[in-house]
Amino acid sequence: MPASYAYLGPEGTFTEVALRTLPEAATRELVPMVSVPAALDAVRSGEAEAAFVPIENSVEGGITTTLDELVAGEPLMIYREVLLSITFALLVRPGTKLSEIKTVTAHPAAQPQVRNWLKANLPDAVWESAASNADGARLVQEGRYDAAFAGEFAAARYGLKALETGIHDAENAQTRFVLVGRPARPAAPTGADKTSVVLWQRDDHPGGLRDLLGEFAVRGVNLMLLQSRPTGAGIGNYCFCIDAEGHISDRRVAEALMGLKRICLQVRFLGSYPRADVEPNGVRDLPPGTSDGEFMGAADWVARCQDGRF
Ligand SMILES: O=C(O)C(=O)Cc1ccccc1
Repeated sequence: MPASYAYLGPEGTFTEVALRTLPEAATRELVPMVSVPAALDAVRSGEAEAAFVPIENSVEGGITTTLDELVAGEPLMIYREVLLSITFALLVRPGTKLSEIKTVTAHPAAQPQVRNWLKANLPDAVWESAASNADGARLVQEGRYDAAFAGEFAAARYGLKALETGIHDAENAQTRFVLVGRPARPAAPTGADKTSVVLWQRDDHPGGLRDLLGEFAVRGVNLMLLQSRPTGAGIGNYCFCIDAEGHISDRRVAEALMGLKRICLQVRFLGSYPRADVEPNGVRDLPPGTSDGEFMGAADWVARCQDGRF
């Protein structure tokens, strides 16, 4: 039996479409799961080799269920990311007219992407969240709701009709998905990589967040995502999910992580993996003094000073 990738199902999710763009998906059994936690648990239990889940969208930011799963529980690691441009179709049972729609459903992350359209076209429709956009389509097929926002491709799978296509409040809305597995050696650097970490502060003090961010800033490491998530220990207690440009084998990133390890209560490494938004080696120029050569040259100079050989 081929190794399997679990993904946020059922069949016909945007997640499935994004997963199928990965060449390695062609050689794996793709197993739809009912939720992001179920997909990630399949990895933790060893049932699946990896899980493919949505993690961020350009309209609302981080997908909190996924971030919270990666922040807590048995550690997992991100190996790949995929970006997908998203527009929605309004799917109904054949024969349903727009004027007959009283209830609509989709994944909660879809709502901010269709809110204006709903207000303009179905202002009185009641919104109910579904486990995924394809699950919403399935529930419409079952007669539980009148309409679902999902990918147009999901219509045929669930015997539905697209009453409207190309629905998107924001131009160029994109969702980011990640392939998550058990911890192992990260893929080799490509020259255009991203490193994800979760940080817990040691204590609450003025400038605490600035201190954490300073570890990246002074080493010329650019940040691509910063999302605070409650730790669950009471109001005001947050950890920080951060995506930084670069690979853990880049000296500037490794040194930033060492700095954070020294000052944080806890640092969880979530992986270094190729960026989906740029070609390998396609990143902008590094700030002066932050290349591997410059870090190594400086370390060498200190060693020579310690030896009295400067
Ligand atoms: O993959 C899906 O269909 C999902 O339900 C997750 C999602 C939600 C909103 C936009 C893209 C993906």
